[in-house]
Amino acid sequence: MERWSGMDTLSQGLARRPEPGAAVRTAVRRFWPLTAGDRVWMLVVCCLSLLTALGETAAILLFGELTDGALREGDLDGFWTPAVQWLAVAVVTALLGYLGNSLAALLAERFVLRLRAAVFRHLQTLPPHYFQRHRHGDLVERLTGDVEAVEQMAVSGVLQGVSALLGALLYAAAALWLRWDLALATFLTAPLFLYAAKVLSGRMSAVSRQERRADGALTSVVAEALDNMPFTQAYNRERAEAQRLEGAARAWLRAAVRGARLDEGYRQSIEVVETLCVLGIIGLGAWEISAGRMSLGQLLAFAAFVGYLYPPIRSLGGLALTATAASAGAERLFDILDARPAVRDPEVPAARADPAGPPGAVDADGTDSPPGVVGADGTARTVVAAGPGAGKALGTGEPKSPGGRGPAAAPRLPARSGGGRLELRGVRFGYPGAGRSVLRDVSFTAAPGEVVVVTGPSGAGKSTLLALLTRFYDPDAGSILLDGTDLRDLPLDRLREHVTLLPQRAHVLSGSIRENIACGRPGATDAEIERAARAAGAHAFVRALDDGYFTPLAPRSTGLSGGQLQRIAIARALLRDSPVLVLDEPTTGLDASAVHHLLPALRRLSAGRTTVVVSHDMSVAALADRVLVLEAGHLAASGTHAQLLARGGLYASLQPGTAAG
Ligand SMILES: Nc1ncnc2c1ncn2[C@@H]1O[C@H](COP(=O)(O)OP(=O)(O)OP(=O)(O)O)[C@@H](O)[C@H]1O
Repeated sequence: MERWSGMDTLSQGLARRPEPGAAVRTAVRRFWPLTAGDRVWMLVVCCLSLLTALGETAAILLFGELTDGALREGDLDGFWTPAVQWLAVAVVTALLGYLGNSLAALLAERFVLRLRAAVFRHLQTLPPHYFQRHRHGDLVERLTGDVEAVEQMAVSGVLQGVSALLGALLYAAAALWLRWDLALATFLTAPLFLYAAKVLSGRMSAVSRQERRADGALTSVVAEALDNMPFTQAYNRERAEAQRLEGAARAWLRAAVRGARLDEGYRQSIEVVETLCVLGIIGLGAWEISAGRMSLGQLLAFAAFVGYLYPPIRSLGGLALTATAASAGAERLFDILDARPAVRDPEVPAARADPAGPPGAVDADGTDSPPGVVGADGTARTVVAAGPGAGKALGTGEPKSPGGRGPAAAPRLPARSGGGRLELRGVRFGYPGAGRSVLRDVSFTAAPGEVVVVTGPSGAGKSTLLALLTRFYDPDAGSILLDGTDLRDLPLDRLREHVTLLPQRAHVLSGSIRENIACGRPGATDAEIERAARAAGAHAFVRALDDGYFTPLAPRSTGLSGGQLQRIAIARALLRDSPVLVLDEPTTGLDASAVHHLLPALRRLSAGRTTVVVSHDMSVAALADRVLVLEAGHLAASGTHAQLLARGGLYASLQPGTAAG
C-alpha cells in the first residue's frame, strides 16, 4: 500500500523553506492552470489597463497645454479646447477604469471559487487519519484565508503587475519624450524601490508563514471552543478556554503586527525616496526654467508624469511582497493537495467507464474543471471522476495497483438481491505513518442474510476493520472480497452503493428530516421514505412533530434524542437498500429503552443482507448468527453468543459485571 508521509501541521510549517522567489514561482506554476478559461478576459483587463494609462497620459499632456496656454498667459481662449478634451478623456478613462477593475474583481473571485472547489474536492478524497491529524479550524482557514491569499498572487497580483508595468513603461516613455535628460535622472532612483522590496521580502516570507499559521490556530481554537461549550460550562473551564483563546489571539496579533510593520516600513521608506525625487525634479526644473530651456507647463507635466510613474513602480515592489506573503498560504494548500488518498479507483479504460457513474468533476460555478490543476510536478492531470474519489486531478501521481496487480477493468457487482458475500483473507493493516500493524491475519466470511458481530477489548482494531470493509483504507497484506471480487478492483462509488456504513453517531445534515432520510437514495418518493421510516421505527415520532417530515435538522441542533436520530439513520440505510451493512456500535450512548426501540429496527434492517456489526452490547450480540472476538488485532475466537459465553475466556470476561470487562 502507498504510504502517506503525513506530518502534523506544525512540523510541516517548519519543514522545507524554499527561498521566497522560488516559492512564488512554484505557487504560480501550480495554480496557473486554474485560470484556464479566463485568460482571454485577463488579456482584456490588461488591454483596458493600457487604454486607461494612455488616457491618463493624454490628460497630463492636456494639463501641460492648459498651463502654458491659459494659466501662464491668463488667456481664457486657450482654456476651452484643452479643457473640453481633458474632460472627454477623463470620462472615457473613468469608464475604461470601471470596466477593467470590475472585470478584474470578477476574475479574481472566479479564481477563488475554482481554487477552493479544487482543494475541497481533493480534501474529500483524503483518508480519516488526515482529518484526525489536522485541526479542523486550521483546515477551514486554509479553505478561506489561504485560498484568498493565493488569489492575491495568482490573479490580482498578475493583473496588477501587468497593469503597473504597462503604466510605468508608458509614463516613462512620455517623460522621456518630454525631457529625456531629466527623465533619465529620475529613472536612476527606480532601483531603490525594488531594492527596498527585495530586502524586506525575505523577512516578509517568514512573517507571513507565522501569520498564516497563527490564523489557522486561532480559527481552530474558536471552532474547538464552540464545539466544547457544554463541557466548558459543566466543568467551569470558561477561564481556561478564554486564556487559550487569548494565547492564540496574542500569537496572531504578534504575527499580524510584524507583517503590518514590514508593510508600513516599505511604504514609508518609499515615501521618503519619492519626496527626494520630486524635490530633485523641481530643483532641476527651476534651473531649466531660469535658463529658458523649459516652460512651466512642461515642468508641471513632467512632474505629473513622474508622479504617475512612481505608483506603478511602488506597486511592483509591493506586489513582490504580496506574492511572498501569499506563497506562505500556497504552501499550506500544497500540504492538502500533496496528501495522497489512501485508496484509489481502479483504472478503468475510458470507453468502459460506467455511464451510470457520476459525471465529470464540475466546478462550483458550473463550468468544467480546467483539465490540469496544480500537480506537484506541474503536469496537468485529467479529471476522470470515476467515483467519489474523483479528486484525482489534484493528486500527486497515479495510483499504484495494490498488491502489484495491473490496471483492472471495473467488474460490475450483481444487482441488490442475492449478492453481498464478504470474505476476508489474511488481512494485515497498519495506519499510514504509525509503523505497526493494527490488524494481523484476519480471515472470516460473512454470507448474505448473516449477522456477524465483531467484539473485543478497546483498541483491539474493531473500528479499523470497519474502515477496511468500507475501503477507507486497503489492507497492507491479504485481501477483502465482495462476491468474489477484490474491493480494490471495484469503483469506489459502486462499492459504497453496495456497502452501507451506519456510523456510531448518526450523521445529521442541514435540512429537513425528509431530506436526511432521502439522502440514502436521492430521488426516493415520499411513500418510499415513509416506508423506510416505518420500518426503522421512526415514523411515529416524526409524525408527532409539528412539521413532521419537514422538521428542520441541523448537525448540532436537532431537537431529537440520540435514539431517534439513530432510527432516522436506519431509515436512511434502509432506503439505500444495499446488500452489505456495516454498523459501528449502533447502540452506544443509548439507554435500555432506546435500545429496546432500536433492536427491532436493526433486525428489519439486517434481514436478507450481509451485516457486520461492531458492538460491545450483549443485546446486539444476541441478534448475531456469529460473534467474532478480536484481541490485539487478531481473531481470538468465534461462535454464537451462547457458545462463546459457555466457553468462558475473553468473551465471557467482556460481559458487564465480569472482572475484565
Ligand atoms: N488514525 C490512526 N492512526 C494511528 N493509529 C490509530 C489510528 N486510529 C486508531 N489507531 C490505533 O489502532 C488501534 C485500533 O484502534 P480501533 O479504533 O480500531 O480500536 P477499537 O477496537 O475500535 O477500539 P474501541 O472499542 O475503543 O473503539 C488502536 O491501538 C489505536 O490507537
